[in-house]
Amino acid sequence: VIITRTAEQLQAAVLATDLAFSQWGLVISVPKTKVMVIGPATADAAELDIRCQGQTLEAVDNFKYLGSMMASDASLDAEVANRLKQAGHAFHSLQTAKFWRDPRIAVPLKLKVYVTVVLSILLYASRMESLQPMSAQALRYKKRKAPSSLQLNSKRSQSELGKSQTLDLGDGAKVIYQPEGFSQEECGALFDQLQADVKWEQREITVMGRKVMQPRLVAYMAEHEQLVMTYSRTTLIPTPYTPAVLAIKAKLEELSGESFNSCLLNLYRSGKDHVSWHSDNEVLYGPNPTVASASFGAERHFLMRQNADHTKKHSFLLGPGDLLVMKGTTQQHWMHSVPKRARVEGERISLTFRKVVAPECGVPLEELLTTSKAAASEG
Ligand SMILES: O=C(O)CCC(=O)C(=O)O
Ligand SMILES: [Fe+2]
Repeated sequence: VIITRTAEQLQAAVLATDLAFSQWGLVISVPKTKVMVIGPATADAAELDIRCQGQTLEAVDNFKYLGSMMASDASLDAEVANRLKQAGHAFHSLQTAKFWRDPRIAVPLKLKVYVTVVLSILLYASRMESLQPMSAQALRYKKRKAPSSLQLNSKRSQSELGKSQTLDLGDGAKVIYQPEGFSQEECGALFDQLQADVKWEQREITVMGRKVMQPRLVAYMAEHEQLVMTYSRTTLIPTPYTPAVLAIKAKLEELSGESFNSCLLNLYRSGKDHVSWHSDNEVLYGPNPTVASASFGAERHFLMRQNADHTKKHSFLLGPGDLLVMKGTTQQHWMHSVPKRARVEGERISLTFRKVVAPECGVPLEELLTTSKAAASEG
């Protein structure tokens, strides 16, 4: 590519290049060589008469260079549209081959293939800051349909991902915190899958005798449907784990060294959504339950305070891929919350994994189904 500021400079450079090439026995292919004016044009490309080997070079508005579309108005719209199309083809060809749905293929492998095959096409050599707002918008829109995102411009390799640290809160209460347990690519893909595949609901709960709508959306998944969970007089019947949730569960089991059989998911639609001070000390988890969480999407503060002394506090700013495990006596001695943040506009999704050890302490599923059937026939 020869880039110059004026037509005269371009003509001179073309001639010089042609001359230098010919000394090596190389010939510039005139039909394959194009001229393009880029940026706020003071000259019309069609009026330019740039010559090479006695012939006028063709002037164009778009040019595909190393697979990337260059446009004469310097916008990336054509390139973004082209990328979306190609990444879409890649995604759908695997869909047609039933790759995404094949239960024999492990989820982490599917994610790797997704990152390698689909994202690499979408994001090849892309940098967020070089995009016009409209193009960035188009890519973000795509992100909702097939998992992808421009935040996915991986800044760190797997080996550079956050190291975990353990915080001793005293009295047998411990917190493990691992920033960026998932890479940015993985976070983008997981966030999209969680947004799309999970049946998010806003539930009515009873707080101090008053019925209120929960200030966030929730969903509940578990190993089997008997693991019903009841809290604040709302009952959640579990649905099966989705692939994304299973992948996150595996990561948190590795970090905590424990196994979980259920997951409560939260979707904070904006900074207005929150969770008030509470501890996850339901009887069905038994004494000293471990609660392990993963965060995706917008950054939010996760606060902890000691029951006996509210001035004893900890604060974690949880961003995409951050993992946090509360263990030991934490639920006995500490409360936690995700407070409102007026300025946060983005959505955040958190998954909190737990182990139900005493399902009999929850409401048995049969009872629940008969009550709801009875209620339905009465109404
Ligand atoms: O969103 C979070 O990180 C915390 C949610 C939480 O405390 C809960 O679901 O019990
Ligand atoms: Fe909690």
